[in-house]
Amino acid sequence: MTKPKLHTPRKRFGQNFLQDEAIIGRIADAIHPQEDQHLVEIGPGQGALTEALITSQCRMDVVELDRDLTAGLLAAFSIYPKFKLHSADALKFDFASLSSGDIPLRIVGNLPYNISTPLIFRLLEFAPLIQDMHFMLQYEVVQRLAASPGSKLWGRLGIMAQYLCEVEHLFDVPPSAFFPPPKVQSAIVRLVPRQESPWPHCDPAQLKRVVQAAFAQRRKTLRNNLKGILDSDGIESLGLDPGCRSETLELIDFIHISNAIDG
Ligand SMILES: C[S@@+](CC[C@H](N)C(=O)[O-])C[C@H]1O[C@@H](n2cnc3c(N)ncnc32)[C@H](O)[C@@H]1O
Repeated sequence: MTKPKLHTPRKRFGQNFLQDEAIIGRIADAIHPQEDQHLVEIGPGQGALTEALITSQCRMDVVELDRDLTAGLLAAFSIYPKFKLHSADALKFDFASLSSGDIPLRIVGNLPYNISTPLIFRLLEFAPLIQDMHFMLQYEVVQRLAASPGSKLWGRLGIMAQYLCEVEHLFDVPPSAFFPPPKVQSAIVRLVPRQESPWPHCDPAQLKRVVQAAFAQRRKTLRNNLKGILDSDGIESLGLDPGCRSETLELIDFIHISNAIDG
């Protein structure tokens, strides 16, 4: 295991640094970077994951918010000609600016847990430019991403992620793999944007609005949550029960609702 270095981890930046070499190796194996690929790491921190990936000689852009980590990252990785550090907030970062035409982006990161959900929603906006994404996340967020209809965890995040990507829960990571250890269990997830969608066409922005409304109050019926968007007759015409709860609906049902509103 690598020893924690001198930087004092900052809670407000969600800094839990990976220190378990075996876990770092498993993540790198799952990503398996190649020299002709373009990786983008969010939150490189002290470079634990960066180091395991960049030795493949891939192009590697890293986006780090904490400027106190800049000097250490540059000292460690400037020797790699295809390494570039962006001192920026990943929530506002224009990932399209990194895209160079035919080489899709491979996004990776042990994400700061306090912003992981908005960050994933933001990255989903860039899905057409992305080959795949591998993230370390709070275990529950991975469960949400991979959730199935009928589950309490089925909602906005899982529906939008599964509409745009194939989602695979790879493996779990205990708190002891980090310094300092987080209070929660973690897991690694792989998201692969769909080249050919198995779903009927729909506008993702409209789908997102529908799902947001449908889950606004979980205990309410679909009819109540969709008030002002689609009335009971409209819901019934899609073969759905207006008295049901949104968590019982399949992804395809939300697509039909979205398209009914479009029409
Ligand atoms: C959980 S740590 C992971 C650090 C390192 N990758 C590791 O595995 O040891 C999260 C990292 O994201 C950085 N970070 C936090 N908020 C960020 C943001 N909005 N944009 C970019 N980086 C951010 C933190 O400073 C920290 O380095």
